[in-house]
Parts: sequence; C-alpha cells; structure tokens
Amino acid sequence: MPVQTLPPPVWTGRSDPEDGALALRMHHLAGKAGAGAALIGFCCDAGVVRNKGNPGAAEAPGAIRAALAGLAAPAGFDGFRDAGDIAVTGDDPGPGQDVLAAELAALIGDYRRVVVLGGGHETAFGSWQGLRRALPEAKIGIVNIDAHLDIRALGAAGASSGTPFFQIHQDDPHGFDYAVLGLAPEGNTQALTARAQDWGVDMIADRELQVSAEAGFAAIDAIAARNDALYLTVDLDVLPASVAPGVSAPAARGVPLHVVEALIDRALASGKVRLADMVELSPPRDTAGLSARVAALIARRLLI
Ligand SMILES: N=CN[C@@H](CCC(=O)O)C(=O)O
Ligand SMILES: [Mn+2]
Ligand SMILES: [Mn+2]
Repeated sequence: MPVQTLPPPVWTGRSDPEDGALALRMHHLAGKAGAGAALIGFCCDAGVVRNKGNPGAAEAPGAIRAALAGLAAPAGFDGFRDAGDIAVTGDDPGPGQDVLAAELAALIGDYRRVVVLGGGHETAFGSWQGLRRALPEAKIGIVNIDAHLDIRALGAAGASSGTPFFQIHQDDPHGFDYAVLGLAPEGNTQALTARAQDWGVDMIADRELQVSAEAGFAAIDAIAARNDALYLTVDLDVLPASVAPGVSAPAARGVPLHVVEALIDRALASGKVRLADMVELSPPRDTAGLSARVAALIARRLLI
C-alpha cells in the first residue's frame, strides 16, 4: 500500500485545572465541536529523497503535533479538527499527493482555514490541487516563504520536493501567480533564477528580510489584491540553521523567526488564505527538538 490514511492520534498534554477555563492549551481544543480550522498531516519524504536531499520529513506531522499540544491556546480560539494523516511509502509522491488533494478538496469548503503539516515540499502539489478543486473558478496566488524556488523541471526522476511549483505552473488553467519570500541567492542556480524571472515570479531575497518584514509586505499585499484566494506555504528551511537545524537543507543565513512570523501574519491579515502548509521539518535531524518547537509556533499561528 503506497498510501494509507490514518486516524488522528489522541491529543494529550499538560493540564492545569486549578486555573479553570483560562488554562486551555492547544491539545484541549483538538476536535472541538464547531472548530473553524482543520489540520491534516502528510507523512512523506519521497520527494526529498528524489531531490537528492535528506529523508525524515515523513516523521514531521507527529513531531509538530507533539510540540503543538502543550502550547497555550489564545483567547477566543474556537479550536480545530484533526483530520489525521496521509502516510506515503515508496519512491513516488504522486499517489499520496492525489489522496491529499482529495481530502483537502472535501475539507476546504467546511473550514475557514485548512493547515497541512508536511512532508517535504512535494506536499505543495497535493495542497495546491486540493485548493484548486475546492475553488475551481478562483484566481489563486501562491505565497512561498522559502530559501528555494522549487521550480525544477520534471526530469526523468519525476515529481519531487524541488518540482511542485513547476508542476503548478504547468497545470493551473487560471495562470500562475507566485511570490517567493526569503530566497537564498546561493541556494538557487542561475538556471532556476532565470526561469523564475521568465515566469514573472516575485522574488524577495533573504538579505532583504534580515531586520524587518517590510520588503515582503508589498509583495504579499500585491498578490493578495490580484487574487481571490491565497495558498500560503512555509518551508522551514527559510529559517537560520541556528533556529531550524532539523530540515533537509539548513540555511546558513536564513530569515529570522520574527520576520517569518510577520510575513505569515501579513498574508493571514489579507483574509484570503484558505489553505496553508508547512514543510520540510526532518525530526531525525532535529537535535534537541528545537525545530519542532519552532514549527509548532508557526502551526499555531496558522490555525488561530
Ligand atoms: N524543497 C527543497 N528544494 C531545494 C533543496 C535544495 C538542497 O537540497 O540543497 C531545491 O530543490 O533547490
Ligand atoms: Mn521548498
Ligand atoms: Mn527550501
């Protein structure tokens, strides 16, 4: 079985009943009736392996849930549904991406926002297909916070974590509108950068985002204004290796966490992000579990 759908785990964590209703943590709000957000895990690193990277991302959804469970819930948060995991084995992410797309197409209509816990960045082709199916007529803009363009051509190896936005460019009947924030110039070859320029991709380099998120705000505001819906995808390898060491390709420079958070908040503030994912966490490379803690901060931000 190359793809299995798994039920959600039981959420557990610290409880402080002596503090009453204001002591809620995220695990208390998993599966709450009337929740406005949903999450689903995509346990897959087939794309990372195909892209000459380091495996491990298949373990990420479990690690992110474990780190998320104990975080305090913010005031007024209405909770989230956990739709379980899609587990992919074998060397082809395609069948798993198809299942993810089908699950998302069903979920997106019922929730204000759906959050996917990847998986390598091959998650994105499943995510986007699900959103496209849920909103067949919408103009969809893609905001990728990432050190990499991930627009590699589909070669003999096929779909990988390096190809998702190439695949979307090929497939989207409504045109391709793509902004990448946090690019490492040293991590993207001239060939990929030239392709991005040719396709009109809005690129903001990591160096422009060291002190504040200001340089990214204009790009986010513009893509939000041009489109009916946004797909927000956060590749954790955009963060400095000191903050997120547990990824396949750690960033020597990276974009500081407070800037990444501000970019995410700006995209969410548009009111158009119907689907978000976070990708590339690799628990086997995550010494001390620091990157999973950072991933949980981002997952919480995307859900609330
Ligand atoms: N999803 C990651 N994509 C990057 C990986 C870079 C690397 O492994 O060094 C890419 O293909 O460029
Ligand atoms: Mn990526
Ligand atoms: Mn990346």
